[in-house]
Amino acid sequence: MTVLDAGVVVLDIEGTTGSLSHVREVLFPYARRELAGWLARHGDEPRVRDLMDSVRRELDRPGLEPDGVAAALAAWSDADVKAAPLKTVQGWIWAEGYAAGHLRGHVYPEVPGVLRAWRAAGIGTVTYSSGSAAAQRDWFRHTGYGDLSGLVDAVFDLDSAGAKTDPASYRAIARVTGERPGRLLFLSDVAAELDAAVAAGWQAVGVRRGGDPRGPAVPGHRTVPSLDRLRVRRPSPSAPSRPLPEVSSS
Ligand SMILES: CSCCC(=O)C(=O)COP(=O)(O)O
Ligand SMILES: [Mg+2]
Repeated sequence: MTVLDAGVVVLDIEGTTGSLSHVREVLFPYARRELAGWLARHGDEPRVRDLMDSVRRELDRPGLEPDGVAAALAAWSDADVKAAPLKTVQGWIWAEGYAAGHLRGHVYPEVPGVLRAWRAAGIGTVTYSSGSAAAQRDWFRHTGYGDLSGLVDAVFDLDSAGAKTDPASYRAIARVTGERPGRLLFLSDVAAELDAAVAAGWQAVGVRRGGDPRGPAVPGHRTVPSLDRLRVRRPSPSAPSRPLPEVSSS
């Protein structure tokens, strides 16, 4: 059992609270299949027109026709590019899939109990995923264990925090939570994300589920196989934070 003191736990989603294969083999292909038809049906909505403009800006191609925008989103999806406009439209498409009963958010069996235990102990629970904030809320709203979204205190995504491999994103999240960096704990299955959190002065622990083809440990990080192998204790308000490494505050 790994024991840590933290006021807020920040959770990655894919590979940490839920299965990598569910995201890659169910959610991504669902959005990819629906993408062209969905854009054609919803293309006149202001939110979709704004999204198309954000794709044009990202590509620096202001005159790109709607078909070209749809092709760019499809190409990002095929290459699993973590581009915010793709993540936003995937979330909109999944929302319809959840509402129609075609999709369900996958969480591992220990997750509901662990989230409840953290809530009871006064530990904040936040998610930070490349998936859009709306997609993250829907994921927890529609699990096989019922609606768990009420156990998540805040949600961060690429729009609100930035890229998950950039230490500045973790500094931005720390500022919003008001928690000192040393009292924040990030859990993820990806070493580069954990590295970025550590560079921002956070505590970080890897999560690698049994049978993961990448192996049982996240390179360079202490790793647990499930969230219930971690005991998180809330530090007293006066307890000193772990000393911060020398990082720029910009
Ligand atoms: C329900 S969130 C969908 C996950 C997603 O779109 C993704 O790209 C995975 O990102 P994560 O940061 O959760 O590993
Ligand atoms: Mg992940």
